[in-house]
Amino acid sequence: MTPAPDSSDPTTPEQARAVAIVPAAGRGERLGFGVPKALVPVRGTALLTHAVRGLLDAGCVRHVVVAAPPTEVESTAALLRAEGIPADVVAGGADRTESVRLALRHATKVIPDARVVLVHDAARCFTPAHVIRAVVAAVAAGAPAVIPVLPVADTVKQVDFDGTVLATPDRAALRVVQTPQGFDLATLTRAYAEAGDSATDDAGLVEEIGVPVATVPGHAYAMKITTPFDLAIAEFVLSAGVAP
Ligand SMILES: Nc1ccn([C@@H]2O[C@H](COP(=O)(O)OP(=O)(O)OP(=O)(O)O)[C@@H](O)[C@H]2O)c(=O)n1
Ligand SMILES: C[C@](O)(CO)[C@H](O)COP(=O)(O)O
Repeated sequence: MTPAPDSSDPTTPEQARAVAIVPAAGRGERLGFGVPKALVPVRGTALLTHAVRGLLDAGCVRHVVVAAPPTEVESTAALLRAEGIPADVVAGGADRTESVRLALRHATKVIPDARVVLVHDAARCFTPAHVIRAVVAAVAAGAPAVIPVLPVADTVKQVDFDGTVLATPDRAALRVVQTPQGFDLATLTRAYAEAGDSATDDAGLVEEIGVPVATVPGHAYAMKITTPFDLAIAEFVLSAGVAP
């Protein structure tokens, strides 16, 4: 028997589809190509294009806002237009947090009734659709914040500033964190308004305001392309036809 719809839930299916923010304003210094990393191609297509297409193809994203380097807003919009990819492009900021803040401000203006917001690195452009869908589904089901994670394979040491080992944390309790990270829009907006200035991920700001963050399984293909070695792996994954 099909359960009766919960009439106390004001979320329409359209509201439950996510708005995605894609911070893509980084300089890619560790990659070292001399151009913004999001515009670097993998097999002829920019990382950003792969990333936005992946979000839209997952079928649970209704609007995308990209934060581009301030000098590349027009060229980034033109790139996505030429690929037939619908997305708003805004100028990013000095660090990732600031880029997300600016894109979030735009998203709340253009889609004020959105309930779920994703924040996804352009640099994690081969994240499988099932990971994106799992994050959106968990937020739509009521979790205020959800992040994809992987277990840690290596032993991890905490070190002093001079490199001396201080401790060996139990790796069973550690996770590597990926994107997209998903949030109830009201929660992320409050975190950006109330938490400290910066964090290395968006969930970090949500943790600061005392809201619980849930996890779902991530995937190796959601790796962040940071160095030339990572780019070579991404090329291989795509050329071998094993990318999702
Ligand atoms: N001012 C910034 C810095 C980073 N990012 C984005 O945040 C994501 C994760 O950052 P990272 O992989 O570290 O990219 P870069 O900052 O470009 O790398 P680097 O530190 O090597 O310059 C990327 O999609 C990047 O474009 C951003 O939108 N705005
Ligand atoms: C958000 C992130 O990708 C989660 O792992 C990561 O923290 C970004 O860090 P970066 O130093 O800005 O690449």
